[in-house]
Amino acid sequence: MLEIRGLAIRSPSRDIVTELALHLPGQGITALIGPSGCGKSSVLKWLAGILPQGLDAQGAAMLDGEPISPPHPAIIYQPQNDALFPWLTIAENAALGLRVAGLSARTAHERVAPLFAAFGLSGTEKQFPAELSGGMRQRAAFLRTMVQPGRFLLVDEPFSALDAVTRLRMQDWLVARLAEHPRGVLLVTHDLHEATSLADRILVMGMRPGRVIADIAVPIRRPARTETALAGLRDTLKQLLLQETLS
Ligand SMILES: Nc1ncnc2c1ncn2[C@@H]1O[C@H](COP(=O)(O)OP(=O)(O)OP(=O)(O)O)[C@@H](O)[C@H]1O
Repeated sequence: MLEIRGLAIRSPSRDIVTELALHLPGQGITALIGPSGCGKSSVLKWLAGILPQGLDAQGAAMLDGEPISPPHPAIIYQPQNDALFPWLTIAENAALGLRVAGLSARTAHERVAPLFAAFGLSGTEKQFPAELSGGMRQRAAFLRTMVQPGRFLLVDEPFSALDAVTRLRMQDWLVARLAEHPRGVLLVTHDLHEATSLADRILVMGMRPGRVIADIAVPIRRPARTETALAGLRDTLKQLLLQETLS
C-alpha cells in the first residue's frame, strides 16, 4: 500500500493542495479526477519526487506503513506530456526506464521489442519522436512506463491524445496486463467514461485548495460495466465536479 498523509503544496502566491490524504492499494486502478488546476498533477509529481521549483511541499509518503522519501524505485511516473527524449529513437526511449534501472541496452531492448505491435508502434523503432504523431508518442511513453518493474504506477492522462478506438484498445491492454501482473495504478483522467469503466475506486479532488472530497468504490464488476449500469455513478461524479467548479 502506498499512502500520502497530510500533504500541503504551496506556490509563492497560494495554497494549491492542503491536508490531502490518499491511499493506493497494491492492486487495481484508482482514478483521480477533479477540475482543471485543482492540483492532480502536482500531487503525482510530489509522489514521484519531481515537484517543480517554485512549489513547496510538506507531507508524508508511506510505503507498506514505512515512511519513504520520493523518488522511490517502487513508484513509476508518467507525466502528462510524453516526455520522450527527442535525440533518442522510439526504441531507445521505450527502453529508457529499464536502462536507468540498470539493464543492459540489449536486455532492455529485448523486453520492449515484443510490445511494439500491441501498442501499434511496429516500424517506429528506429524513428525519432518528432517523426511520430502525438498519439504514437503517447503510446511510446506508456510502453516505457508499463515495462518498468515498479509496484505502483502514477499515470497522468496517459490516453488523452489517443483516438477513441486506440484509447479503448490501450485501456483493455492495461486491464489485461494488470490481471496478469497486479500492480497499483493511480490514473489521472478528465474522462468520466474512462474513470468509471477502468477504475476500482474513484477519488474526486476539489479545488482552492485541492483536497480529496470523495472516495467512491465502483461497485460493478468490469464485465457488467455497461453504459446503463454506470450512468448513475457518472451523474454523481458530474454533480460533484460541477459543485466544485461553481463554488
Ligand atoms: N511550478 C509552478 N509554480 C507555480 N504554480 C504552479 C506550478 N505548477 C503548477 N502550479 C499551479 O498549481 C495549480 C495546480 O496545477 P496542476 O497542474 O497540479 O493541476 P491539475 O489538476 O493537474 O490541472 P489539469 O487538470 O489542468 O492538468 C495550478 O493553479 C497551477 O497554476
